Amino acid sequence: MALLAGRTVLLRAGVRLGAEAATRGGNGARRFASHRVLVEPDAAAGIATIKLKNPPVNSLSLEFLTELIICLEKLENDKTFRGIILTSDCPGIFSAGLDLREMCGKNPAHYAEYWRAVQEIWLKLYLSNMVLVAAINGASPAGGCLMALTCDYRVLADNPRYRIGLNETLLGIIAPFWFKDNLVNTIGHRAADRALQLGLLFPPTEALQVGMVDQVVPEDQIHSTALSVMSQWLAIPDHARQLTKSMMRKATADHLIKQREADIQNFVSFISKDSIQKSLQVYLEKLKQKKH
Ligand SMILES: CCCCCC/C=C/CC(=O)SCCNC(=O)CCNC(=O)[C@H](O)C(C)(C)COP(=O)(O)OP(=O)(O)OC[C@H]1O[C@@H](n2cnc3c(N)ncnc32)[C@H](O)[C@@H]1OP(=O)(O)O
Repeated sequence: MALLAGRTVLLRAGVRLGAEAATRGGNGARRFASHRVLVEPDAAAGIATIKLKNPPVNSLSLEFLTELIICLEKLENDKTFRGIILTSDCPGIFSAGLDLREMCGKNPAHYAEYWRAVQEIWLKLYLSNMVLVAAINGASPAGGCLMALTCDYRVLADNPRYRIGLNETLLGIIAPFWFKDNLVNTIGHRAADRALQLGLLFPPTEALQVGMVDQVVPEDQIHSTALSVMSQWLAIPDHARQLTKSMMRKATADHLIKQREADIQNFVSFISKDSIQKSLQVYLEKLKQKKH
């Protein structure tokens, strides 16, 4: 995948991205943004804040995932940055998870391309050399929760509507083994067993209790808390922290890396089943009707 600043790029995945905008931030640092991924760099501190902006609910469409992957690659390769704060620009929503429309009524080639992008974003985030702090400022079901789980530290805003969890079973689908592995590594086997089977979405107090998040803070303190956590983590020498992170995460990532193609085939055959398509359509319809 190539990124040509200021031009439209055609990606291997076949997704056309608009021109990248570059402006100067308040501290003189270069601020860059794709359509849906805003990056606010603080070069002096070595921190970039990524704001997800795919309204209304930051659902992870193929295009959105592709923009995010490119953005992470850029930051990972830029020695200026040692830490990322991952947050949302959509009020009240961190991310609604995978875009259900990418998994409904499409062909097997599309499902395969989509799932490869989902795997890729997980691997990029989970194996990042940088410190990743999730500032979860909204609801965070399923794939939204997964993105947060890849981070080194999670701060959740204290609002009972901001529930977080892997609720796949409620949709009649099954969290793949690498979602499960990431959850088990975070909250332990027994809590993950219960949470996954019941598709639990935890409000802040329970999310903290079970260990899904590390801290719950008033909403107006979420960014300052993320910054202060980041400075603690950045005080550790990079090489020592990075090698330790890799030691802790490599086996889990390798589990997927070794069977990426089989995992894609499994997803495509599962999601193509008539019964699964029907469940997803019913779920989407329910979401749409909720307002009326
Ligand atoms: C072996 C293979 C196994 C397969 C594994 C696949 C794993 C999947 C993981 C996933 O991530 S699946 C997605 C799961 N996500 C959810 O269940 C969240 C669903 N959404 C919500 O609960 C709510 O939308 C919200 C996030 C709590 C926000 O609520 P709010 O009231 O603010 O907004 P809504 O009115 O509900 O939604 C606005 C608008 O967005 C559409 N929408 C919501 N979520 C999604 C989504 N995930 N994908 C696509 N579209 C979504 C919703 O339908 C509304 O659309 P309109 O009616 O405005 O057209």
